[in-house]
Amino acid sequence: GRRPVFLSDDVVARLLRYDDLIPRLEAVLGKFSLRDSAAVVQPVRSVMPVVDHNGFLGLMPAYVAYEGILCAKVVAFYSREEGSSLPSTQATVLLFDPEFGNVAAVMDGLDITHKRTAAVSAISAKLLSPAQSDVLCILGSGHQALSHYEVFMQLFSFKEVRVWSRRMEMAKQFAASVQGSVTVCSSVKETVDGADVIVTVTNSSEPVLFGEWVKPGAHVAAVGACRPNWRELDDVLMRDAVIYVDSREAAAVESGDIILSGAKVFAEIGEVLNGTSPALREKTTVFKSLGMGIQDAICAKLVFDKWKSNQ
Ligand SMILES: NC(=O)C1=CN([C@@H]2O[C@H](COP(=O)(O)OP(=O)(O)OC[C@H]3O[C@@H](n4cnc5c(N)ncnc54)[C@H](O)[C@@H]3O)[C@@H](O)[C@H]2O)C=CC1
Ligand SMILES: O=C(O)C1=NCCCC1
Repeated sequence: GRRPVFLSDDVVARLLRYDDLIPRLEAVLGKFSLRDSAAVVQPVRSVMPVVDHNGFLGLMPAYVAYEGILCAKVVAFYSREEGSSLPSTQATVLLFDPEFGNVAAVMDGLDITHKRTAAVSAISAKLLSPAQSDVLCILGSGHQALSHYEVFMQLFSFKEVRVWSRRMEMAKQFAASVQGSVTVCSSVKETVDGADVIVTVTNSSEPVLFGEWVKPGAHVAAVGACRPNWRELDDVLMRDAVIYVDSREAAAVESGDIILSGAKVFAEIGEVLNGTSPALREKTTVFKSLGMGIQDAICAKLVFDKWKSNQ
């Protein structure tokens, strides 16, 4: 048997759990930040425009040598009209046998993308949010909003959760779809007023979150705006906050919030995990997330190993 298995999104979703994922993501982010190519190899993804359809196709290879994982995710992401029923992101993950180079498993990559992104934001909040964090805000109400809500509810004890979406009925739908209590707000300013942790998970290419509205000392996990000319955060926030990223190389070529504001990157989250850079949680902090192939690789191996052990 060299024939790859195919694992559909529902199978992946059943097997992938945040409590398994988070310690492994912390480990791989730390290893990545050591820039030890004997342990981890991960180039910045290559992204190709799909001009006719207002989208992009990204190729995200990674070799996590210390875990024996060879993996590549192919991810398509599109700017959709508000209210479009078409998905904005689609992803497929290929898990290879690193010795032979054959594909051992092909997995739907959507649940992996939702969960690992949210888990990494939660790791940033563990490290950088104010010691006493009572109010969580989520800007956007799509797939990432939901996975972020789930993992933040699992890991933290916020007293209040607020959500904003450009179309208020979408925010209401989001609030109705989750178990806990969520306050629906009608403006971003109102949503983030006095908030301790703010998650931005929109498809916007213009700033939605402005520094003048953000409480000093708050932590922002900024997940959207993954193109060099797209923004979610304004210049004031980028200037006033201490900026953390997942990968310095990726931030320098992909993050409009960093490139266009001229903000300086203070540290990678992996450097904080390694203890080589401090977690300045008393300051206003932004974690600019772009997503990394190593994160998908860790998920794919976890899922495949669990799937095999159930056979
Ligand atoms: N950093 C990372 O690792 C990853 C980042 N992403 C990015 O996260 C963002 C959210 O992804 P999903 O939740 O999967 O998308 P989605 O399509 O499920 O939800 C997008 C949300 O953005 C809102 N939105 C769209 N245009 C907007 C605008 N101009 N202003 C304000 N809100 C707007 C929509 O109403 C919706 O609530 C996207 O930008 C995506 O590319 C996605 C995967 C990984
Ligand atoms: O890391 C990912 O996966 C993605 N990042 C930004 C765009 C959508 C997918």
